Amino acid sequence: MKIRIGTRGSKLALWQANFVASKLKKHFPEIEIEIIKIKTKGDKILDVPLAKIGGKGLFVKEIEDALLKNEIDIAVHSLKDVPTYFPDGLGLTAIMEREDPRDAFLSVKYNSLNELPKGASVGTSSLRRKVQLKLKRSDLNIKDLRGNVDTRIRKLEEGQYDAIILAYAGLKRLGLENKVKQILDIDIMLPAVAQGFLAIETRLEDKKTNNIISTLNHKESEIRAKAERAFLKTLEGGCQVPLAGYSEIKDGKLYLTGFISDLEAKRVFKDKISGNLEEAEDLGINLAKNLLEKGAKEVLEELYSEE
Ligand SMILES: NCc1[nH]cc(CCC(=O)O)c1CC(=O)O
Repeated sequence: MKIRIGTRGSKLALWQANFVASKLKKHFPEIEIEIIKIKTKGDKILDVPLAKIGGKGLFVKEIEDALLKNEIDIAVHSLKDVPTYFPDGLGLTAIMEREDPRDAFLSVKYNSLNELPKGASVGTSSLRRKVQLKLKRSDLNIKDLRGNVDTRIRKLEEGQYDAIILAYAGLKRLGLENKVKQILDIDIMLPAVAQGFLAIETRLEDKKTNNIISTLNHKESEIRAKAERAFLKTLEGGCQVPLAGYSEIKDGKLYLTGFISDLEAKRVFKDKISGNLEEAEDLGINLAKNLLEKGAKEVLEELYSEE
């Protein structure tokens, strides 16, 4: 049997595809594996903040098309980039064990966010990171920054920014932890929904492949991803919204925190919910509804009407 893995061509995406390939080779040595690189819209448009390009699934659509056309058998994604709706016939067959979900602070000169001088420039294009930075340090000059991980670090080291914020998970996978000056606390920088999870998408009718791929599923991670993505789905959030959602399992219970704000970080809504693991999806839905009732509804309507 052969499994064709579809992936974006970035260093991080290839690392992730190879990571899945090595797990498969270890558990199923008889399987032949091929890695097929696919360029997505998100890889082609590099100079525009994602929030301005619009649309969902910028890093995913072309890979899903390849699955549907039977050009690949599985797609390895960062779950953070995967929309909550799937084309007919496709779905997630495995959520792998979560990597550290926190964001990382990188700087050449400064050791922490607090150490940055007044008015220092920080690079990020994520609205979620922008508003949470503003809440902590309203004096900072937050500037757009796009490109893959290497490009962003190069721009920092060239002196275009005093600091940048990146997902710690991606840096760890690429062996770039040594570039990190501070890992930001969940309390000040709530992670993106599903940050740190790898997910594997397949054709739902492909039982043979799915039997193999489902062995890579990590149950706790699946439950956490389910809660966070139900939260996201209820809010119909995309990159145009400063939105964060993060779950944890402690002593057999699921704890979920959600965050939504306007672009100015003036109307900020944050709330928590907890319950049993079996209720993961309902917890996500209910937390979203609570935030909407508190006033996030108006903020979302304004953000969507600006598109
Ligand atoms: N937005 C792009 C993206 N999608 C997934 C990761 C890596 C972390 C992960 O797997 O969640 C990154 C880079 C980043 O945000 O710094």
